Amino acid sequence: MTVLSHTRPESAAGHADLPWDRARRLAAAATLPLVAAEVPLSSAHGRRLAAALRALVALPGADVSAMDGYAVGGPGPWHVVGGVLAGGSPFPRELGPGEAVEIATGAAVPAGAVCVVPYEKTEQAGLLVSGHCEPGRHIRRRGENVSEGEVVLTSGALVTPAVLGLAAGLGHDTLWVRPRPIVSVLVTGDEVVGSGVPGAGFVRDAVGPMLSPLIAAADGEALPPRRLPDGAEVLEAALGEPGADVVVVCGASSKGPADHLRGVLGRLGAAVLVDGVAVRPGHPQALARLPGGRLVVGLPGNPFAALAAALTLLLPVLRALDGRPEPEGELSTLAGPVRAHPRDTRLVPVWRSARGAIPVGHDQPGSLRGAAMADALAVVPPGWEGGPVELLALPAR
Ligand SMILES: Nc1nc2c(c(=O)[nH]1)N[C@H]1C(S)=C(S)[C@@H](COP(=O)(O)OP(=O)(O)OC[C@H]3O[C@@H](n4cnc5c(N)ncnc54)[C@H](O)[C@@H]3O)O[C@H]1N2
Ligand code: MOO
Repeated sequence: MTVLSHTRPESAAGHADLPWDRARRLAAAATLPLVAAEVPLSSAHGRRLAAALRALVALPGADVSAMDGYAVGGPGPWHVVGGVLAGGSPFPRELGPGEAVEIATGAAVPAGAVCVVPYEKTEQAGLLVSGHCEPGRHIRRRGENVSEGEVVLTSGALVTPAVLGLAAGLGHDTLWVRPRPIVSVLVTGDEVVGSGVPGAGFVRDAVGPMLSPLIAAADGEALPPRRLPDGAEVLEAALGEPGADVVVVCGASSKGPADHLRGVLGRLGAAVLVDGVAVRPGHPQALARLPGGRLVVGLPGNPFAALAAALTLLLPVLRALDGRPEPEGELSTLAGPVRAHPRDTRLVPVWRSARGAIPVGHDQPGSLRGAAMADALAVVPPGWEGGPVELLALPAR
């Protein structure tokens, strides 16, 4: 619900909106990572490692053949004196000069073998084999890919399908990972409807459908958005409900005496970390910590302002809960006219191209039209007069 206020940028409480970058840094530092859990490999996909991944075995675990053929001792021709298969018994003694052992890919190469000659590079006459042996050729040495105890991935790495395969190959059955932060989304406003074409005086909820995938793209798990009517009591009750690490409240974000979100946060004894940001759009955003530790992110009701605020406060909070550092800022020139604001940072929808970031327009706070055409928001600092700007990627899915 909008609260009429003529006090921007200085609020009724007498404080100025925070500079945008400071607000983002406060959000990134607002919480410790969630407590890690040890889960089976099958449950770890898509999570972040909470501890370095170490090799429990060397890879390969022994000197093994890289080809099907003959492991040979010294220069040829060689007498075939046995055979070894992957998973079978190793050859029981050292291979002497002039001796060969028929060998399968992956089988342990006998001691004394100088190289492996693939079948197709040999000539065979009964048990006599000849061919050219290049010392060391086609033998994968123990630990040549990974040595035992080596750290192959550091804490914070995303567990991809390849990481699961690597972890299994290195002998792991479980991994220590961070749980997905659970995010509850409360969409407030008597005028907001959840489906269909809105009647006169109503608007269709544009924020709930946007936030769930945005949160998923940031490794969070969004509970189904809940629509709440305007009113302090219902908001207070919803904020007090357990089950989420972060509660996002959309709407009711403006400052002032009739502001439900701030009033409710005060009654709940929350510590307010961010109370208004010098950014356009999205200035009435807020971040607070409830006494139990749960974080509350307040997003403005205007949908593009809500998206800009989510990128400013919500995504850094989700990264912090996941134990991930803030990403390196991507810089780009702007390939189109953009006017800076004298005091506020502007977040401008752009499309990244070889020429630079092209402003796509349609960037009014109440409309997602520009953001839907864009793949990033350009961060245009107050008083900017040209030069590269930071880009905040808009998750594609
Ligand atoms: N006197 C002042 N008035 C306003 C100021 C100000 O500084 N002084 N700031 C403006 C800005 S900027 C914003 S943003 C809004 C924020 O207000 P609220 O967070 O309380 O949001 P509402 O008033 O409920 O809604 C604003 C606007 O967005 C529409 N809306 C709300 N929720 C949704 C939704 N889920 N999906 C689509 N559209 C939504 C709502 O109908 C309003 O049109 O305050 C300004 N006013
Ligand atoms: O947050 Mo408002 O413009 O900045 O929509």
